[in-house]
Amino acid sequence: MEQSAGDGSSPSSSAAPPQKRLTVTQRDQIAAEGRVFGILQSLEDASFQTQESMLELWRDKHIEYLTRGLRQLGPNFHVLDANRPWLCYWILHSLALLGESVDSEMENNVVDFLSLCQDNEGGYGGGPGQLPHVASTYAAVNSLITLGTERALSSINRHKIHSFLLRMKDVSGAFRMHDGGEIDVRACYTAISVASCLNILDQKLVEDVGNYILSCQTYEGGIAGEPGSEAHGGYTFCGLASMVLIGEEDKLDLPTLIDWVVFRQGVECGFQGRTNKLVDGCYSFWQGGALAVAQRLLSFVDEQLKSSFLEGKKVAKGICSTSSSYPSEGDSDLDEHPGEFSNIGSYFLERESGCGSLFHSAALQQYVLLCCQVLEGGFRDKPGKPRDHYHSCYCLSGLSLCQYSWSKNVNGPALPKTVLGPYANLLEPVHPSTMLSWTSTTKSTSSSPNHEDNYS
Ligand SMILES: CC(C)=CCC/C(C)=C/CC/C(C)=C/COP(=O)(O)OP(=O)(O)O
Ligand SMILES: [Zn+2]
Repeated sequence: MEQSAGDGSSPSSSAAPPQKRLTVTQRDQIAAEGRVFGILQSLEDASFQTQESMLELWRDKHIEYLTRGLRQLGPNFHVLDANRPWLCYWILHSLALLGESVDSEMENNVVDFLSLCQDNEGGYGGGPGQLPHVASTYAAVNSLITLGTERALSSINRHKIHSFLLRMKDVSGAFRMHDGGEIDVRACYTAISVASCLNILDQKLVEDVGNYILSCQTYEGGIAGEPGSEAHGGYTFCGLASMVLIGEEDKLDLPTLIDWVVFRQGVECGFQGRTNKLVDGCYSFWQGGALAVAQRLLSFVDEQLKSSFLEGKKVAKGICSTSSSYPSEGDSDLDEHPGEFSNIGSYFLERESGCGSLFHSAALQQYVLLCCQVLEGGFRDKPGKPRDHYHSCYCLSGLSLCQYSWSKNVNGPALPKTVLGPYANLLEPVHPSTMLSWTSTTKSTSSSPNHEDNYS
């Protein structure tokens, strides 16, 4: 509880006056009583200063908690044995959002450890010697890109990852998680995003994956893990981001998807993962991220609304009886740039946001700071649950999205009034590699998988 607002690690921290803080019990009590929404309204009133102190981001405590987690990684670290590349990713990404880098010893340990997880035939397993897995590969590759050093990047065998991903490709066009493993939208996203990041995305990998994802969009508007299942925020982000990366986002029913996600933000201010379930801090990113992507797709949304309106009129007049409102395939970015999969992610990132935040970003920041933040460091799903690195990563990612949600460009600055609490709460923007798993670092230094380069 000794952390001061003026810790010098963040913008304008020196200006923060000493303020009264709530105890953990007081904060949990407020959250449990569902008074967060009331607090939000009271931001307008005279007691704003006191409220603001409750909304402080405990930066140093989070860094301490995260760094300790990373230090524990290594060949003898057996907790969550098949999850270690994920632990690397959650921690490194969280630290990057907090503007914190790791020292070279730690960096070398992570690179060495992930190299031990890399399979001889391509891809990364959940630990040394384990079966290569598409999700572990995503976590390992994103960790190494987050480190961003020559040593980290050159440890990735792009050619072999390409063969591994092709091996994971199913006849349906979707991907499976590992040899003989499950096929779902998560596998499709992790495969497509890794391929996009490493600039190895090609027609063979893309073939029919969009149709599989499309078959997972449900009557509610969100996307399910597999055809016939229930729409879920995690899969909705994965499905939408994948579609953007292959240039087929306009095939989804975007107005219904946005409607579904927007209504997942509850009176508690956080997002739920699916209809009638409890809110949870991690959906700040999965649902908030889907809306942050959708913010840049408003031209397609307009088109789809116009054509469904016109179609509605035709149906009303008995002219047309089909219900499809999708534009024809000929409209997609892919047809305009045949074979240029490598540029699709960057085209998307150049798109300006067509509006402000599509969700209540101040409310979401309140939920994350007040209900998910653990004062000893780290974040949790909700009050009463323990902190963990997964929730720390996605709560911080969601918080950052909120802070930049009114910026027009991906690299645009955060407006001070959109940062809830002290301005020292400002995080680094969520890197495009997490938003869409595309990064300018790898793009600019790597070439196609058929060419010899630093990435083997
Ligand atoms: C890149 C990558 C690996 C993405 C993963 C995306 C993700 C979070 C998928 C959600 C999986 C799921 C059905 C959780 C439901 O858990 P639950 O029933 O415990 O939670 P709920 O009650 O909130 O639905
Ligand atoms: Zn969660």
